[in-house]
Amino acid sequence: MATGSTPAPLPILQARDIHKSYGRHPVLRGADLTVDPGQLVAVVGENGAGKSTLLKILAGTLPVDRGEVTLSGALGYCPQDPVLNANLTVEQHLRYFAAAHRLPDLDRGHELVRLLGYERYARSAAGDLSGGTRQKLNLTLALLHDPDVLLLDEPYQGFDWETYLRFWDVVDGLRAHGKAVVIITHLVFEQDRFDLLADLADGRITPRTSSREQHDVRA
Ligand SMILES: Nc1ncnc2c1ncn2[C@@H]1O[C@H](COP(=O)(O)OP(=O)(O)OP(=O)(O)O)[C@@H](O)[C@H]1O
Repeated sequence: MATGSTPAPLPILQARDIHKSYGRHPVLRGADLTVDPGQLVAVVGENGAGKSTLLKILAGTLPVDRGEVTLSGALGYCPQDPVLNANLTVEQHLRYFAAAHRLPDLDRGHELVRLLGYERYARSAAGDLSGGTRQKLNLTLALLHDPDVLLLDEPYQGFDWETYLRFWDVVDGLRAHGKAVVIITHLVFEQDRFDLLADLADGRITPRTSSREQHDVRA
Protein backbone atom coordinates (compact mmCIF):
# COMPACT_ATOMS: atom_id res chain seq x y z
CA MET A 1 0.00 0.00 0.00
CA ALA A 2 1.49 3.38 -0.92
CA THR A 3 1.91 5.95 1.80
CA GLY A 4 1.28 9.67 1.50
CA SER A 5 4.99 10.32 0.95
CA THR A 6 5.38 7.73 -1.83
CA PRO A 7 4.86 9.24 -5.27
CA ALA A 8 2.20 7.41 -7.26
CA PRO A 9 3.72 5.33 -10.09
CA LEU A 10 3.05 6.54 -13.60
CA PRO A 11 0.31 4.38 -15.12
CA ILE A 12 1.37 1.95 -17.81
CA LEU A 13 -2.09 2.01 -19.32
CA GLN A 14 -4.88 4.50 -18.94
CA ALA A 15 -8.34 4.63 -20.47
CA ARG A 16 -10.39 7.77 -20.01
CA ASP A 17 -14.07 8.35 -20.65
CA ILE A 18 -14.40 5.48 -23.13
CA HIS A 19 -17.63 5.41 -25.12
CA LYS A 20 -18.50 2.66 -27.58
CA SER A 21 -21.75 1.69 -29.29
CA TYR A 22 -22.52 -1.06 -31.78
CA GLY A 23 -25.04 0.63 -34.04
CA ARG A 24 -27.58 2.11 -31.64
CA HIS A 25 -26.59 -0.18 -28.80
CA PRO A 26 -24.38 1.65 -26.30
CA VAL A 27 -21.96 -0.73 -24.55
CA LEU A 28 -19.38 1.55 -22.91
CA ARG A 29 -20.59 4.87 -21.56
CA GLY A 30 -17.70 6.69 -19.92
CA ALA A 31 -15.48 3.83 -18.75
CA ASP A 32 -12.25 4.80 -16.97
CA LEU A 33 -9.39 2.51 -16.04
CA THR A 34 -5.89 3.13 -14.76
CA VAL A 35 -3.33 0.31 -14.64
CA ASP A 36 0.00 0.73 -12.86
CA PRO A 37 3.19 -1.25 -13.50
CA GLY A 38 3.15 -4.56 -11.66
CA GLN A 39 -0.59 -4.45 -11.13
CA LEU A 40 -2.90 -7.41 -11.67
CA VAL A 41 -6.33 -6.24 -12.75
CA ALA A 42 -9.44 -8.39 -13.14
CA VAL A 43 -12.17 -7.10 -15.44
CA VAL A 44 -15.40 -8.55 -14.10
CA GLY A 45 -19.06 -8.11 -15.00
CA GLU A 46 -22.10 -9.91 -16.33
CA ASN A 47 -22.27 -11.56 -19.74
CA GLY A 48 -22.63 -8.84 -22.32
CA ALA A 49 -21.42 -6.08 -19.98
CA GLY A 50 -18.76 -5.09 -22.51
CA LYS A 51 -15.60 -6.69 -21.09
CA SER A 52 -14.28 -8.02 -24.42
CA THR A 53 -15.21 -4.73 -26.08
CA LEU A 54 -13.18 -2.88 -23.46
CA LEU A 55 -10.18 -5.17 -23.90
CA LYS A 56 -10.24 -4.79 -27.70
CA ILE A 57 -10.25 -1.02 -27.21
CA LEU A 58 -7.36 -1.20 -24.73
CA ALA A 59 -5.49 -3.39 -27.23
CA GLY A 60 -6.14 -0.88 -30.01
CA THR A 61 -7.96 -3.37 -32.27
CA LEU A 62 -11.33 -1.59 -31.95
CA PRO A 63 -11.78 2.17 -32.35
CA VAL A 64 -13.58 4.19 -29.68
CA ASP A 65 -16.47 6.56 -30.36
CA ARG A 66 -15.14 8.89 -27.70
CA GLY A 67 -12.41 8.90 -25.07
CA GLU A 68 -8.75 7.97 -25.19
CA VAL A 69 -6.35 5.19 -24.29
CA THR A 70 -2.76 5.96 -23.33
CA LEU A 71 -0.19 3.21 -23.31
CA SER A 72 3.41 3.74 -22.20
CA GLY A 73 5.19 0.51 -23.03
CA ALA A 74 4.94 -2.66 -25.09
CA LEU A 75 1.59 -4.43 -25.21
CA GLY A 76 0.71 -8.12 -25.42
CA TYR A 77 -2.86 -9.15 -26.22
CA CYS A 78 -4.50 -12.54 -26.05
CA PRO A 79 -7.96 -12.38 -27.62
CA GLN A 80 -10.67 -14.88 -26.67
CA ASP A 81 -10.36 -16.76 -29.94
CA PRO A 82 -6.77 -17.73 -30.73
CA VAL A 83 -5.54 -16.20 -33.98
CA LEU A 84 -3.29 -18.95 -35.27
CA ASN A 85 -2.39 -20.37 -38.64
CA ALA A 86 -3.78 -23.92 -38.68
CA ASN A 87 -1.01 -25.12 -41.03
CA LEU A 88 1.96 -23.86 -39.00
CA THR A 89 3.46 -25.89 -36.16
CA VAL A 90 4.00 -24.55 -32.66
CA GLU A 91 7.71 -24.11 -33.40
CA GLN A 92 6.98 -22.30 -36.67
CA HIS A 93 4.62 -19.93 -34.84
CA LEU A 94 7.41 -19.15 -32.37
CA ARG A 95 9.85 -18.48 -35.20
CA TYR A 96 7.40 -16.35 -37.15
CA PHE A 97 6.47 -14.18 -34.15
CA ALA A 98 10.08 -13.93 -32.94
CA ALA A 99 11.07 -12.63 -36.38
CA ALA A 100 8.16 -10.16 -36.36
CA HIS A 101 9.35 -8.83 -33.00
CA ARG A 102 12.99 -8.94 -34.15
CA LEU A 103 13.98 -11.15 -31.21
CA PRO A 104 17.54 -12.50 -31.29
CA ASP A 105 16.50 -16.05 -30.28
CA LEU A 106 13.59 -18.29 -29.26
CA ASP A 107 14.69 -18.70 -25.64
CA ARG A 108 11.68 -16.98 -24.08
CA GLY A 109 9.30 -18.88 -26.37
CA HIS A 110 10.83 -22.22 -25.43
CA GLU A 111 10.77 -21.26 -21.76
CA LEU A 112 7.05 -20.44 -21.96
CA VAL A 113 6.29 -23.67 -23.83
CA ARG A 114 8.07 -25.54 -21.04
CA LEU A 115 6.39 -23.52 -18.25
CA LEU A 116 2.96 -24.18 -19.74
CA GLY A 117 3.83 -27.83 -20.27
CA TYR A 118 3.23 -28.44 -23.98
CA GLU A 119 6.73 -29.23 -25.30
CA ARG A 120 5.50 -32.48 -26.84
CA TYR A 121 3.42 -30.52 -29.34
CA ALA A 122 6.34 -28.46 -30.68
CA ARG A 123 6.08 -30.09 -34.11
CA SER A 124 2.27 -30.31 -34.22
CA ALA A 125 0.30 -28.09 -36.55
CA ALA A 126 -1.88 -25.56 -34.72
CA GLY A 127 -4.92 -26.98 -36.50
CA ASP A 128 -4.32 -30.35 -34.80
CA LEU A 129 -4.02 -28.95 -31.27
CA SER A 130 -6.73 -29.16 -28.62
CA GLY A 131 -8.52 -25.94 -27.65
CA GLY A 132 -6.57 -25.70 -24.39
CA THR A 133 -3.21 -26.19 -26.14
CA ARG A 134 -4.13 -23.59 -28.75
CA GLN A 135 -4.79 -21.19 -25.85
CA LYS A 136 -1.34 -21.99 -24.43
CA LEU A 137 0.24 -21.15 -27.78
CA ASN A 138 -1.83 -17.99 -27.98
CA LEU A 139 -0.59 -16.96 -24.54
CA THR A 140 3.01 -17.83 -25.43
CA LEU A 141 2.87 -15.66 -28.54
CA ALA A 142 1.38 -12.73 -26.60
CA LEU A 143 4.27 -12.98 -24.11
CA LEU A 144 7.11 -13.60 -26.53
CA HIS A 145 8.36 -10.00 -26.71
CA ASP A 146 8.21 -9.49 -22.93
CA PRO A 147 5.42 -6.88 -22.99
CA ASP A 148 5.00 -4.33 -20.19
CA VAL A 149 1.28 -4.90 -20.08
CA LEU A 150 -0.57 -8.06 -21.03
CA LEU A 151 -4.29 -8.14 -21.85
CA LEU A 152 -5.96 -11.54 -21.55
CA ASP A 153 -9.54 -12.29 -22.54
CA GLU A 154 -10.61 -15.33 -20.49
CA PRO A 155 -7.23 -16.97 -21.11
CA TYR A 156 -7.77 -20.27 -19.36
CA GLN A 157 -10.85 -21.59 -21.07
CA GLY A 158 -9.97 -25.20 -21.76
CA PHE A 159 -7.05 -25.31 -19.32
CA ASP A 160 -6.89 -28.31 -17.01
CA TRP A 161 -6.19 -27.63 -13.34
CA GLU A 162 -2.43 -28.27 -13.61
CA THR A 163 -2.18 -25.82 -16.52
CA TYR A 164 -4.32 -23.30 -14.67
CA LEU A 165 -1.82 -23.37 -11.78
CA ARG A 166 1.12 -23.09 -14.21
CA PHE A 167 -0.63 -20.14 -15.81
CA TRP A 168 -0.71 -18.37 -12.45
CA ASP A 169 2.99 -19.14 -11.92
CA VAL A 170 3.68 -17.36 -15.22
CA VAL A 171 1.49 -14.39 -14.23
CA ASP A 172 3.09 -14.15 -10.78
CA GLY A 173 6.51 -14.14 -12.50
CA LEU A 174 5.42 -11.28 -14.75
CA ARG A 175 4.09 -9.32 -11.81
CA ALA A 176 7.34 -9.83 -9.89
CA HIS A 177 9.14 -8.22 -12.86
CA GLY A 178 6.90 -5.17 -12.76
CA LYS A 179 4.68 -6.21 -15.66
CA ALA A 180 0.97 -5.37 -15.54
CA VAL A 181 -1.65 -7.96 -16.43
CA VAL A 182 -5.32 -7.28 -17.17
CA ILE A 183 -7.52 -10.38 -17.23
CA ILE A 184 -11.20 -10.84 -17.99
CA THR A 185 -12.42 -13.45 -15.55
CA HIS A 186 -15.67 -14.99 -14.41
CA LEU A 187 -14.04 -17.02 -11.64
CA VAL A 188 -15.14 -15.52 -8.34
CA PHE A 189 -12.90 -17.84 -6.31
CA GLU A 190 -9.70 -16.37 -7.75
CA GLN A 191 -10.50 -12.72 -7.16
CA ASP A 192 -8.12 -12.47 -4.19
CA ARG A 193 -5.24 -12.99 -6.60
CA PHE A 194 -5.79 -9.52 -8.09
CA ASP A 195 -4.80 -6.06 -6.91
CA LEU A 196 -7.82 -4.43 -8.50
CA LEU A 197 -11.23 -5.62 -9.62
CA ALA A 198 -12.57 -3.44 -12.42
CA ASP A 199 -16.29 -4.05 -12.22
CA LEU A 200 -17.98 -3.22 -15.50
CA ALA A 201 -21.72 -2.48 -15.36
CA ASP A 202 -23.95 -0.07 -17.27
CA GLY A 203 -21.01 0.90 -19.46
CA ARG A 204 -18.84 2.18 -16.61
CA ILE A 205 -16.15 0.74 -14.39
CA THR A 206 -16.35 0.73 -10.64
CA PRO A 207 -12.91 -0.10 -9.21
CA ARG A 208 -12.76 -2.36 -6.17
CA THR A 209 -9.61 -3.31 -4.33
CA SER A 210 -9.34 -7.00 -3.62
CA SER A 211 -8.11 -8.29 -0.28
CA ARG A 212 -4.64 -8.66 -1.86
CA GLU A 213 -4.38 -4.85 -2.08
CA GLN A 214 -0.63 -4.21 -2.14
CA HIS A 215 -0.61 -1.21 -4.43
CA ASP A 216 -1.94 2.27 -4.60
CA VAL A 217 -4.99 1.68 -6.75
CA ARG A 218 -6.58 4.34 -8.88
CA ALA A 219 -9.06 4.03 -11.69
N1 LIG B 1 -19.24 -6.76 -33.30
C1 LIG B 1 -20.38 -6.56 -32.62
N2 LIG B 1 -21.48 -6.08 -33.25
C2 LIG B 1 -22.62 -5.83 -32.56
N3 LIG B 1 -22.77 -6.04 -31.23
C3 LIG B 1 -21.71 -6.53 -30.57
C4 LIG B 1 -20.46 -6.81 -31.21
N4 LIG B 1 -19.59 -7.27 -30.29
C5 LIG B 1 -20.26 -7.28 -29.12
N5 LIG B 1 -21.53 -6.84 -29.28
C6 LIG B 1 -22.53 -6.67 -28.23
O1 LIG B 1 -21.98 -5.79 -27.26
C7 LIG B 1 -22.31 -6.22 -25.94
C8 LIG B 1 -21.04 -6.43 -25.16
O2 LIG B 1 -20.35 -7.54 -25.73
P1 LIG B 1 -18.95 -8.04 -25.11
O3 LIG B 1 -18.56 -9.25 -25.87
O4 LIG B 1 -18.01 -6.91 -25.05
O5 LIG B 1 -19.42 -8.43 -23.61
P2 LIG B 1 -18.69 -9.34 -22.51
O6 LIG B 1 -18.87 -8.63 -21.21
O7 LIG B 1 -17.29 -9.63 -22.93
O8 LIG B 1 -19.58 -10.67 -22.55
P3 LIG B 1 -19.25 -12.18 -22.11
O9 LIG B 1 -19.08 -12.17 -20.61
O10 LIG B 1 -20.49 -12.91 -22.52
O11 LIG B 1 -18.03 -12.62 -22.86
C9 LIG B 1 -23.17 -7.47 -26.11
O12 LIG B 1 -24.53 -7.09 -26.03
C10 LIG B 1 -22.81 -7.97 -27.48
O13 LIG B 1 -23.88 -8.66 -28.06
